[in-house]
Formats: sequence, structure tokens, C-alpha cells
Amino acid sequence: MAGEPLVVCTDVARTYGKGPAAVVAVHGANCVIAPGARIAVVGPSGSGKSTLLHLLAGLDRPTAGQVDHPGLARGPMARQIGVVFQGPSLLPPLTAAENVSLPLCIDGVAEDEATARAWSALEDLELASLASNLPDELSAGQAQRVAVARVLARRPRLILADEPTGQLDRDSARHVMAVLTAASDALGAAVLVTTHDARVARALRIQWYMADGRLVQPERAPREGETR
Ligand SMILES: Nc1ncnc2c1ncn2[C@@H]1O[C@H](COP(=O)(O)OP(=O)(O)OP(=O)(O)O)[C@@H](O)[C@H]1O
Repeated sequence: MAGEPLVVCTDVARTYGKGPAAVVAVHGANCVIAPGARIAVVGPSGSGKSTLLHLLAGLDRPTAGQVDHPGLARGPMARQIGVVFQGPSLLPPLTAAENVSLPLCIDGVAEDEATARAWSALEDLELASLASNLPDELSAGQAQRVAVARVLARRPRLILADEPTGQLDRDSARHVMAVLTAASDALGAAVLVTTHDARVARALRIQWYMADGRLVQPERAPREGETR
């Protein structure tokens, strides 16, 4: 298990609807996510990035082909795969800190430790001063960064982030990407980020492209000293 790919996609397709109204959002995708890999999936709106990310996360089932997670331990995938969703995902009645600590408590982490990990993740994202705010007291960009903190606090082995910089200005986007790559270093986690912004994609070593549901992975020779 250790060292095995976290995700293997084989001829994966996802079609929404049936008959003449059917939309093929992902066509025959083949890809592998190795432990510790850092991948950007770049493509325009509607190209199938979110659909692919949900399939990789096991949140959606392909209509053809197969998605396997050979490198994950048996047990709940949610503890090993952290997903940053594209839209609003914070629980409205809970503060930012409570939104980050709740999944840890559900995982069985003691309340004191869950609170400490939540604060630490919020500090990493420069959100400590907003920890007591409710989601409707946050800007869209701040809420998006709380959602990133919530995933990082859980220390997953695979982080799948759907346009995590979509609501952010350039400096905040750069900061979030730096935090994600630092977390990947610290946790040894693989990171896959979808984005329509080529500048955001350049923060990650591997770039895959989506166009009209087709996943393209350009070949590139590794630079000296690169292992993944
Ligand atoms: N639940 C759904 N039912 C029907 N069609 C859908 C559904 N979700 C997505 N689609 C369609 O599938 C295609 C791919 O959508 P998807 O959201 O995966 O693209 P995306 O690249 O993530 O777009 P964006 O960058 O705008 O989020 C689009 O044509 C979209 O309209």
C-alpha cells in the first residue's frame, strides 16, 4: 500500500443525463496520482475539471471506466482525502474555528487538540483574527480560505481543491498556493488543484489540461534532482 498511487483512473467517463440531452463531462480519462505529487488541472469553465475532481475523490461514480485508490488505507476515505469545494461549504451556524475543528471531532480527535489544530490551520492562512466570525461575516475569499484550513487541519494524504483561488486576489491566491505546497511538504500529501488560471497552475510541478472533457497530460522530462 505505502508508495502505491493514491488514485488510478482507467478510461474514466462521466455523462450527465440521457439521450439527446446527455452531456459527456469527462471522456476516457487515464491518470495516476502518486503520493506527494503536486498537480494543477487547468482548463476553461465547463471543461470538466470539477467533475473529474469529484470522481477522483470518490464523491461521484464514473459512468464508464474505473477509479481506484490503491495507496489509501482501508477505512473511511474522507479521513484520507480532503476536498476543498468550489462553492460555499461552511456550516452557517458555526464560527470559522468551529467549522475547522468539527470534522476533527467527528474523526475522534479530542476537543482540545481539535481546537488547537483548527487555530494553527487558521493562523497558517492568516485568518486567526476572524476565527470567531460566522460564515456570513466573512468575505467569499475569506470563507474559501477557511475551507482550505478545514481540509489542512485534518492532515489528509490527498488534497483535492476545486478552484481554491477562484475568489481571491493575486496575492491571496499566491499565499493559498504557498500554504498548500507547504502542507504537502509537511504532511507528505499529494495535492491536486483545479484552476482556469495558468499563473496559479505554475505554482505546482505538474500541469494537466482539460478541454471539452478530455484530460491531456503533456510529457515532460524530469529536471535534475526531481523525484516526482
Ligand atoms: N449535475 C450536472 N448535470 C448536468 N450537466 C452538468 C452537471 N454538472 C456539470 N455539468 C456539465 O458538465 C460539463 C463540465 O462541468 P464541470 O463543472 O465539470 O466543468 P468545470 O471545468 O469544473 O467548470 P467551472 O470551471 O466553470 O467550474 C459542463 O458542460 C456542465 O454544464
